[in-house]
Amino acid sequence: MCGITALLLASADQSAAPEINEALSLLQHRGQDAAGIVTCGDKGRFHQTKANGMVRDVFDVNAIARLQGSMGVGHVRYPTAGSSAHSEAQPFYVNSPYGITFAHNGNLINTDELRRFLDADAHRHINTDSDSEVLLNVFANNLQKTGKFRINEEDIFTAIRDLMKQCKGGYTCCAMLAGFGIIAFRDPNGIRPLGMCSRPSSAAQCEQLEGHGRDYCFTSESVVCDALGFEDFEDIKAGEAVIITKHAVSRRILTPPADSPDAFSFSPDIFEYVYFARPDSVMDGVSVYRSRMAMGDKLADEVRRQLQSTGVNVDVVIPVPDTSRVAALQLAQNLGVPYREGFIKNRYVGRTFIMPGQSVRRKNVRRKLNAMALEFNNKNVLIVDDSIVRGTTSKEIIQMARDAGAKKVIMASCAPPIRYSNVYGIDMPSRQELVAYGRSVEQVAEYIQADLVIYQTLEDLIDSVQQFNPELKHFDCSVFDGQYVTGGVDAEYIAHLEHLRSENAKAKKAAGKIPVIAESQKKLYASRASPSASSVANDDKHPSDATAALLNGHANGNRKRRLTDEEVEEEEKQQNVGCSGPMNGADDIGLFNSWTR
Ligand SMILES: O=P(O)(O)OC[C@H]1O[C@H](OP(=O)(O)OP(=O)(O)O)[C@H](O)[C@@H]1O
Ligand SMILES: NC(=O)CC[C@H](N)C(=O)O
Repeated sequence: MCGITALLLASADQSAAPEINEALSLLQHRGQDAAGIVTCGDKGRFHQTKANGMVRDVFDVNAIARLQGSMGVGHVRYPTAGSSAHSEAQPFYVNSPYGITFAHNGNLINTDELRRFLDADAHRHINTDSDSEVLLNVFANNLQKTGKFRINEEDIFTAIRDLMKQCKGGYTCCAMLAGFGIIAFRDPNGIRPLGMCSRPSSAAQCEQLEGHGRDYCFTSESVVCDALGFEDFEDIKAGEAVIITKHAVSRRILTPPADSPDAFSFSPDIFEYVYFARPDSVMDGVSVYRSRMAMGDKLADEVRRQLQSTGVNVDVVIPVPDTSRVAALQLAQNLGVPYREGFIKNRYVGRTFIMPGQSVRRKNVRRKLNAMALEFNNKNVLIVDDSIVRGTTSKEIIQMARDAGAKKVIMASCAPPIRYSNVYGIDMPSRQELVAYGRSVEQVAEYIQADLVIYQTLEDLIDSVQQFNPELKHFDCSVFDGQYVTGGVDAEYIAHLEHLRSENAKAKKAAGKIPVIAESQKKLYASRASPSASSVANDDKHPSDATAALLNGHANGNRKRRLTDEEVEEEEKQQNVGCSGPMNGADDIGLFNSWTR
């Protein structure tokens, strides 16, 4: 689940990059793999910085200063297609028919078909395995069809309408057209979230501003609006596109009307409320915090029922920080059982679920959480989590609870069993990875070594969200019920995804254990690392200390392990010439992610 944002400031004298950087750090929980910003400065020139790593690692004061211009696009990435390679960090760029940069949250399900079309019919070169690069090129190709030297809003709406007919899956996108403005659109089912907000320009008192005189922001979550002093947050509707220039705001729903037989059902992903979104965000009219409280209330009823029928009593309710806290507190209050923060979280370790690779995720659960023996010893504990996906977290923490002296460990999940692949922007393409796939609830309990596992029902989960906005008639609940709102996801497609996943895993394994750096590559990296090689035209970030340490043979165990686990960097050295367009040719070397340091 990536985070996307775009900003257009009314005053050409103000710089967008500092606030885009701030917005990305507010969206960091949506993607920890890579971050990027592209701004548009004088003469319509783009400036970019993007690399693997957390926002704080990718952007420093100098990088932000180099990102000139009063509008820009930003992205934090959690990969679902392609690899974790830094060449797939976003925003992407194409230089034809116009300068376009593009940030995407979601996942396409007909990427192969689109890729063939772009190659054979549109003659556009796609340089990575990212579905987002494909999406950008479909957009660019549709704009090219106008054949115009300069386009207008109508042309852009037409291009996006066509794109919505061609592209299937979950997608919200922010784009920027050089010298023109920013654009956002949301897929016809509204699976992924996106909103917009505005504020009067702070430059309005001292300058005579042309146009509307307001600053505009697109963002995956409303928390950005609150924190950056914007107002009037509004969700972009399913199938809607919004174009903002210095002079005008134009909006258009591009899909067939609700009463037409071809209408799409508006089906936001319910997993945003369960796990992905920040609790202080409001999505499609529903406070994520309130929905999680309701999940706790509903789960309390289910827990009470199951405890009664099994004759087990619990002494304490303990959340798995962070996401489950809100629901767990509510659940404890409902049951009249003490709530204790038995697991303390290391605040410097990121979200484990969105880390790439199972071994990294497993190690980081232990790094992230520590059990306080006092709260577990000699007690029947009810541990509450927002979801049990691969079972990585539950298995580790149940063992920790037992090591800390718990008598009985009962695990409760605010979400129902996850038994189906996600194809719309969460990295769970393969059912075999899911602990509840092919297992009964009792077998899950046995696998994660719990005395009892209690799941929320799907009906209760839906009700927890829907009660706050009855206009939300449908949700994408595919990971729970295997119903895919876009159609086009059948057994054959899932088998194809699973095959790809296992081929990727094999390829990674075969890529070797020790990272080998050719002499020519060492020279290349060394020259890029030297301050004199600083490429201002490209505005790319330069290799980190971690890179230098690796080159000098000083890489610590973790860094080596990261390289071995992911094998991304080796792939980079073999093949990377960046993504579409010339801007990426000398891109940064994203050799590390911050949680491995
Ligand atoms: O069954 P699993 O595959 O382990 O996935 C589920 C776990 O992953 C998430 O934690 P995460 O550390 O990502 O985020 P959080 O700190 O925001 O709760 C989630 O909150 C669950 O604890
Ligand atoms: N989680 C996402 O939104 C991922 C976006 C895109 N599919 C990628 O892999 O980069």
